[in-house]
Amino acid sequence: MRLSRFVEFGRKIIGVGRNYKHHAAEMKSVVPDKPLLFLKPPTAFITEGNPIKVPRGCHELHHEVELGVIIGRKGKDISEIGAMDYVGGYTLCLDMTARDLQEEAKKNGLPWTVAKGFDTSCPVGSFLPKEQVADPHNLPLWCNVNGQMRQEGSTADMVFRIPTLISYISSYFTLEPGDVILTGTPAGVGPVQPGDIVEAGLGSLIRMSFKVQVEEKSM
Ligand SMILES: O=C([O-])CC(=O)C(=O)O
Ligand SMILES: [Mg+2]
Repeated sequence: MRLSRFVEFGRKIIGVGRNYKHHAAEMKSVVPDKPLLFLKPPTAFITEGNPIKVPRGCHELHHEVELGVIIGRKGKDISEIGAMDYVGGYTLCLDMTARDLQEEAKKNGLPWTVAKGFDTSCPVGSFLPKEQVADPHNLPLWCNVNGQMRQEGSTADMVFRIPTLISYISSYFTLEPGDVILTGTPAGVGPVQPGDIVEAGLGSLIRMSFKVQVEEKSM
């Protein structure tokens, strides 16, 4: 199956939170004892050429650069041993997060749905077939804003690695071709403003850039 236009499948986006210990620490959180999951709707996806829009009521929008794992086969209750067979490929993602709305939700014990899932909250890069990625657990990740480096990390530092994530996630959600798992962000997250340019990279494999804009009311 060709997944090169995976965005158009309109599948699930499953986010994993606090999967890098330095990011968990900068959020004054601890690494959870099992993967912390959230969902974004498919309307969160944008590709290069489209702007990131600051959602209404958000005054602190953060970038989070992450490796995206793209599912290539349908599966449920997948074992860790066989999990990599379900990977179709990889991409680079920005898990854009309305940090102020998330903090408010956390304080009140409420879900992160709006903070994580608003329109344009998941900018993605090109599709990399898995054959082009020798070791997904050894990829440099970086993100800069207006040319200033903000995040530099490596997928080597993930707490829960890809097979564990696929196995755990598929025990609750049937995984389908075109679903994307956001594997968590390394440290260095921070705010962006309208007019900023957010640039991110996955080693030498993907480089992408997005402009930040205010959300305008559609008719
Ligand atoms: O919002 C957060 O801090 C959780 C998250 O997505 C991550 O760790 O990548
Ligand atoms: Mg994240």
